[in-house]
Amino acid sequence: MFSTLHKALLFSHDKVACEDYEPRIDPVPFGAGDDETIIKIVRLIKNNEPLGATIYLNERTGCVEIARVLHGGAAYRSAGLLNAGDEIHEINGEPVQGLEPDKIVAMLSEVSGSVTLKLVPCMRTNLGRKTKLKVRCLFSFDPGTDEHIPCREAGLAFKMGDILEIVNDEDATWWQALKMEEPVLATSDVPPVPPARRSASSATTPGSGGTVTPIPARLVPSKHYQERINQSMSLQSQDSQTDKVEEDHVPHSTEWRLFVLGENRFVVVVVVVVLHLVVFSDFDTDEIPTYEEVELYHPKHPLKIFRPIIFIGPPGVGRNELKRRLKASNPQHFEEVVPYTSREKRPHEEDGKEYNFLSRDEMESQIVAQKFVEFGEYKGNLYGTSLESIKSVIQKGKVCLLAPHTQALKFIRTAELRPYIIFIKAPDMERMKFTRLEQHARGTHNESTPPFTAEELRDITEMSAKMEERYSHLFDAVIINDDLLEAAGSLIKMAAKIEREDQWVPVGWAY
Ligand SMILES: Nc1ncnc2c1ncn2[C@@H]1O[C@H](COP(=O)(O)OP(=O)(O)OP(=O)(O)O)[C@@H](O)[C@H]1O
Repeated sequence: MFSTLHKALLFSHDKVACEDYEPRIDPVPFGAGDDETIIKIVRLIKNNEPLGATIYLNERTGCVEIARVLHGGAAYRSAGLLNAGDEIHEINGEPVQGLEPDKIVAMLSEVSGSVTLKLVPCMRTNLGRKTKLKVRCLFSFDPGTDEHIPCREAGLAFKMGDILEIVNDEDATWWQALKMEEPVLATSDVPPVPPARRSASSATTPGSGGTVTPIPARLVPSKHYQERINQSMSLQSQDSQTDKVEEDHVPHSTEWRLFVLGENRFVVVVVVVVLHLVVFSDFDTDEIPTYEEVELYHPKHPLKIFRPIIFIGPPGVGRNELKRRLKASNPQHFEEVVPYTSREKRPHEEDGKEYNFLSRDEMESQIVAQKFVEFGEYKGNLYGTSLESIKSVIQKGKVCLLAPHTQALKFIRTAELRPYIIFIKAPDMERMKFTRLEQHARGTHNESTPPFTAEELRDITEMSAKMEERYSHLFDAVIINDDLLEAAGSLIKMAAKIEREDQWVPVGWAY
């Protein structure tokens, strides 16, 4: 049986439930003719969240327009109240026709409380192609130093190796993206393993008791645009470069022209939105290679197929030393690839143990048949590593260890092998001398090689820097081989994590 209190409660509930709390949109005014323009009036009330939109001056029409609505931001969540292509005609009753976007940004930031915008809405129906592309950045980008970005404040800074989620790739030159996690390319010895499937499009606000606030997407150069920038950079000596880049930005005015012609009716729509007026102004753009599409790889494979670990670095930096130490940490689990050679077998050697022995003719025909990921000649004999031997180690359920030449990466970095590539980096020259000279370290190609000279060590550090600059987009991790024990310890921990934690891999590599 209901008490009076219960009844009162239910009555109140029903009453509240019957009310309409949506923003009230006035009906089309009586007598609106077919030749009148649609006007939208949007009232914004400041809070602490950025608006998440950019504006620009359409030089053809002389109107300031909303250039972009950033995915996930306040304007985006206003469910269509502000759209890309909307023309801004008045701010708090003041006409803004012909004003520079900077001036409008200043007007908006001076306003306190609320502001009313009179807009001519964009009639475009297909607003913003959305995508969920995950990419690894193969270059670094800093909107603060980029002179062509349409809006610096809306730019997303990233480093080579960062993973981005591209949420809108509609624009030919600027995509909208969210950062997925910390850089994959670690410059320390910590493996850059991503957190398992964290959503990039939302985050828990500190102190908000667990409520989730969407993070607005930000602008990053599109793949196409970045490729053009790279081409321009390589043609820098030729004067045409600047013109090319400028050309890329002309689309702005033409792009929007299609959508502002509008329809011929007059409608006044009054809506109230709670938004903060950090409106970004528009400028225009520049920067290197681009993005690689990635997906999450979960290493727990039932058949125990492990990613091979590939050691890349300048000769003499310690790739083989570290490889040996990793193998020694668990000889049953790690296995080095047995190379092929055309040299004579020595009495103490066993075929298939130190080397696989082949005649020179056999080896040459296998090289021609592209069976080797790398090969070379030393003292008149051929040496090489075959793709089949790498695969046979993987199929045995062992972790294959290999320290090839960098050129071999193009044969090894495939969906079939799924290698985890570690760059063994030289420390600075002072540490290089301290660690190597004391240990009488020497190149291992020949036992009679004398210890490294200071000059050879300098060559190693210089080559290390050059390799890193040239190939770092291919590395999954970096280990600085300073103190040998520490470097080996980091490597062993890293190898364990590779088997345990999810990793970003090029798309098509995951099972
Ligand atoms: N961190 C280190 N501190 C001191 N000595 C080191 C360190 N790392 C490697 N070495 C020594 O440096 C020498 C060269 O190392 P290693 O043979 O592993 O180089 P590599 O990169 O494999 O080059 P290569 O292919 O020419 O052999 C060896 O004597 C090795 O013991």
